[in-house]
Amino acid sequence: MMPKRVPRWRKRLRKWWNAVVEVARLAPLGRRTLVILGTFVAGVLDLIGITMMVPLIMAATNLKDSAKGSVVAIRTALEAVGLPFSPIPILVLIVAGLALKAVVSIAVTRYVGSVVATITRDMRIRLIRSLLNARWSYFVRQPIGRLAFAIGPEADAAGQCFENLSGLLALTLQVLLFVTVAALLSWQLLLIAIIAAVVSLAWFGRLVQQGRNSAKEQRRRMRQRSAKFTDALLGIKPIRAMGRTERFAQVFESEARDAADSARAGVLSGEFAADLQEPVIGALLAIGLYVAVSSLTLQVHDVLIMSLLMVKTVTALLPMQRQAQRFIQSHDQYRSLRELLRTTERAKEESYGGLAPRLQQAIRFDRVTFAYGERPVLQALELEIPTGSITAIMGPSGVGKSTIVDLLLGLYRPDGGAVRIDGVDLRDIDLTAWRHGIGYVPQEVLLFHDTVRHNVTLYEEGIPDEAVIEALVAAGAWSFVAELPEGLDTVVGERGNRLSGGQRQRISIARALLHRPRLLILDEATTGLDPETERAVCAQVRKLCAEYGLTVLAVSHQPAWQEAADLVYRIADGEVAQVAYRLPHGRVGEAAAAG
Ligand SMILES: Nc1ncnc2c1ncn2[C@@H]1O[C@H](COP(=O)(O)OP(=O)(O)OP(=O)(O)O)[C@@H](O)[C@H]1O
Repeated sequence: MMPKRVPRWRKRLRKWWNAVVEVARLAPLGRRTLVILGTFVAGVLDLIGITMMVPLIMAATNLKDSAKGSVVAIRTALEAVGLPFSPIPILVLIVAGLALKAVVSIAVTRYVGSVVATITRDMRIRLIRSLLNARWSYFVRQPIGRLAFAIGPEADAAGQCFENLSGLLALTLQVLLFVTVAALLSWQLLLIAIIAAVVSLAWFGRLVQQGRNSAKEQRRRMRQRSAKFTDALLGIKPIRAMGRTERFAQVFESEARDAADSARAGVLSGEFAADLQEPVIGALLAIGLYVAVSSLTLQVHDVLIMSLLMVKTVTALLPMQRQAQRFIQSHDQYRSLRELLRTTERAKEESYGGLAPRLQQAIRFDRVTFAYGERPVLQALELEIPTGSITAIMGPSGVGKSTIVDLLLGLYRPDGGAVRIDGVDLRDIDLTAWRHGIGYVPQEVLLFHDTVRHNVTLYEEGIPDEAVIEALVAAGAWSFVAELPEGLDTVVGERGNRLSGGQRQRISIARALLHRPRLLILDEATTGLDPETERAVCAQVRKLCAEYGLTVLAVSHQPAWQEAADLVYRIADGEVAQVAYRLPHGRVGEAAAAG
């Protein structure tokens, strides 16, 4: 049997409905109900305000044609509470109704505002947490600008889609209430109103869709641009140093022009549709009203109410459509963020075992094989890092030295073989506890735009200044920090740019030493230091090895580390090619790698 084709309008309707349900569910059921209820009450109060206008005119002009419909109901209600059917009590009621409506509307707006803030905050927290817990291989593939865009404007938009939906709901309820009352007065008019709505939807739907598509495209480009721009700003120094700023400016300029063009086109098509809609619907309803008045027997006050309702309905339709457009646009942004969240949460780092890490003997790479996708890097690598000593790893660029470090940090898992800590596979060890015992200094140091203290403590509270200074002394950094105008409280500038490269590295080493790690990993960490400072850092690290059994793994080409190391591995073609070791009497022995 042929599968039944679903008509386009049904597909669209379903899409709309799904978006509405999805966004409504962002708030808990209780909050949702309150928002709907408040909106409904405000709508009813608004309606009462309008219908009271007619009795007001009746009472003020002493019109006798008031024996039917809404007027009778209001007169009876007034008389029931002992008030005369005269302008003053009616005016008081109108003002009271308006005031009550304002109170309810303000309460709903405030409530929606707090729901929006909560949604945005929760999305942000979820995204940040999931990014921090994501697999390293996933994280390094994400452009920083894209993530910044998601945590910033996209999270805001995600919250706004709830706000837009509530606005849309308020307007829709208002229109529905007006139409219902109009229908009670004359079903013929309701029929005309429905025809007007269908015609308008069909007529303007295409233009609105065009506007939406262009807005979608704009946002997609904005995400890309934001990612590109952030990356360019992060790497601006060589661009400026080599005089390539003009070329860069041109690229961004042409993108900015494209963006402006598509934004203009989007606004034009959307606004054109929206602006035309008001007179068209107005004309249709006016014809309907004319027919109702001329060919049906309607009371004067009913005609008055219907005219008022018509004006209110027509003026509500335009904001309703704008709100709907805003809702769909912010929903698109929400979807993009949700997609990122979903993939990031799916890319959660695999949980390791729960064994407490112990490092008393050695770390062993036991026939470790590793590839990035199809690209093999390590092949049955065998190496041992004894505790309480300095091990250096050397080798040509791209041979896999940083990969060895990443495997040791548990950022990647070996494809074959195992990394063993005192004989226990790292996969069976509690990874967070293992990392807590590591001091890590990367090749590229990026400091935070904050004080020296916070850069060393990484915002951990309750660390005494003495401990921070001790770590700075050990890293050979105290000499220059003490000279800074505000010492530990000196702000180091954006990414630490108020310090020299070597000074940044020393702060980064102090950060790694602060918690007295059991394993210190230095990945080309001292290349920016002058030979004298580097030797001083090596000597300090040696002292720490001797004093409290610190284990050190240094990836370095620097002679200072080769001299300081107890064991030097030279890596080539994914395996250990040569081992050099310090003999007890200080001389160096060498051996070709086994196997
Ligand atoms: N995330 C990654 N995805 C794909 N390939 C990668 C990734 N990281 C590194 N590589 C590749 O793996 C190989 C080893 O990289 P690695 O950074 O470990 O080398 P290295 O010896 O530390 O180099 P260098 O001395 O230049 O820092 C390189 O050829 C590199 O191109």
